[in-house]
Amino acid sequence: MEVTFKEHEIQEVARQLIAHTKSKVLCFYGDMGAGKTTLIKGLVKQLGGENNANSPTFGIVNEYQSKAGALLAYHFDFYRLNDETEALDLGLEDYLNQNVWVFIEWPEKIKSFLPEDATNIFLGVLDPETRNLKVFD
Ligand SMILES: Nc1ncnc2c1ncn2[C@@H]1O[C@H](COP(=O)(O)OP(=O)(O)OP(=O)(O)O)[C@@H](O)[C@H]1O
Repeated sequence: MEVTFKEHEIQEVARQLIAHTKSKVLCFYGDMGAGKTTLIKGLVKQLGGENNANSPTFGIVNEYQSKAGALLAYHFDFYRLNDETEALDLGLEDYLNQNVWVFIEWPEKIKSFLPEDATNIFLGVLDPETRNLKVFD
C-alpha cells in the first residue's frame, strides 16, 4: 500500500490502513514532524477509541479504550528511550502479548522486541502539507 495525502485526508488513510494491515502491531518510521502522531490519532479515532488518561502508565504509554470501556490500543513513543533495558522496565513484552492494537513511534529503539509479523509504515514529507506513506507487511 502506498498513498500521498494531506492532513484533511487522514481519516480516509486511517480507514485504508486498518483494512489493509494483517497485524495489529504497527511500527511508524519517519523523521520528527513526519506525521506519525497525527496519523496514530487518526487511527484511534477511526477505531472509535478514547484516551484513557486514568491508566497507571499514562505519560509513558498512551492507552486508548473503546466507548464501552474495553482496552483498545496502546501507543508508544520511544523517541526518548535510552536503551532497550528501559523498554523491559516498562513491561513492553506484556503490552505486545495482548490482542489489542499497538502503535509504535521510533521502533528503531526497540528492535529486539518487535514481532516479526508487525506492519511497518514509512512516512515521508513531500512538502509542508503533503505526506507520503508506504506500508511494508
Ligand atoms: N498530510 C499531513 N499528515 C500529517 N501531518 C501533517 C500533514 N500535513 C501537515 N501536517 C503537520 O505536520 C505535523 C506532524 O507532527 P507529528 O507530531 O504528527 O509528527 P511526528 O512524526 O509524530 O513527530 P515526532 O517524532 O516529533 O513526534 C503536524 O503539525 C501536522 O499538523
